[in-house]
Amino acid sequence: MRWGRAMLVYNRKAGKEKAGQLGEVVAALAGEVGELTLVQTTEPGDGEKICRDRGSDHDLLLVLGGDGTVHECINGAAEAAGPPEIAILPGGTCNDFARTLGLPMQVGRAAEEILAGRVRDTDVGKVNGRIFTNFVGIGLITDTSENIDSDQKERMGKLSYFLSTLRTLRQAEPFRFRLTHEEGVIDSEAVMILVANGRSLGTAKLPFAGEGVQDGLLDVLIVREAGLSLAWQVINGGDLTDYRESGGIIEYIRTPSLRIDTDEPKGIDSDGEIYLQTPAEISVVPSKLRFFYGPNADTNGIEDEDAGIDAMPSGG
Ligand SMILES: Nc1ncnc2c1ncn2[C@@H]1O[C@H](COP(=O)(O)OP(=O)(O)OP(=O)(O)O)[C@@H](O)[C@H]1O
Repeated sequence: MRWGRAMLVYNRKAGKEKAGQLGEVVAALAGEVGELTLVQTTEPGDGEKICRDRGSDHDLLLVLGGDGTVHECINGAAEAAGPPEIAILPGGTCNDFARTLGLPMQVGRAAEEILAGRVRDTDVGKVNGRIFTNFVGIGLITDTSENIDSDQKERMGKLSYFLSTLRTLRQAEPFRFRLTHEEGVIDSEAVMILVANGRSLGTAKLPFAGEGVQDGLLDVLIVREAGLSLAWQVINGGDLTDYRESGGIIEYIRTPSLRIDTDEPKGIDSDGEIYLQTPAEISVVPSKLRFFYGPNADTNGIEDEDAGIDAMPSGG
């Protein structure tokens, strides 16, 4: 028996409910878990309470849901005294953090990967005292998350993020900011600032190299102007040399901590959830929690077949 007590936190409202997922998880773990407790979330915020109060009673925590559920559960688990090892099971729509961990996108297959035992110390980010696993965004990206129509998300899944982004691009207003990082201060205007810990956003692979969630650094993109093809590159990955040659439209820095001030308070998107406002104090918390990784973890965390959307226009 590898784990004495495991807890599976399940958000059945995440993603499109797929019959048989729970059975697949139990079948995968049956030989290795002594006691498995299933706890369903009943409302937003529930995952955080469950993981904070009960996380340390278990040596394995499984989170079956999407990025919003992961965000809640990780905020709870990070506060538990002696947090358990954590396995993400991609039951949501985008599942960006599961992609960063290189997990297969089928819940049953992701559960099987736990048995391979690729468990590693993993960085998380902190913004104004709250944990994020994947990203923090200000500007365009918050408009994007707010504009997602849930029916559309349900019907179209991962395409919805992109369509929604393209819609908000036409109305992107620049805002003034002051970004203070370990090596300097940037005082300027932007349409979007994106601070990434993970490597996937709206199912698309982010273009940063390095160890991602194990390098003790955050990747920061400052996008000064919106434009269809440029934004498409930012969101759909690409080569960062493009950005260095973008004539200052995009600036890229890596830093363990930063502060962002804006003239007016602006919404902060953390892992797709918008409940904080600027000023933003952001830092990486190196090796904070232990997560299970999938077989694609070393190819920058993304399964090629799931990495992007070939059919989208390149814009112009
Ligand atoms: N029982 C519940 N009823 C309604 N909402 C819930 C319940 N449990 C959790 N939630 C909320 O559901 C929201 C959406 O879940 P989640 O983000 O995990 O799925 P998703 O949006 O399909 O996936 P992704 O974020 O990966 O695209 C979360 O913000 C969470 O707070």
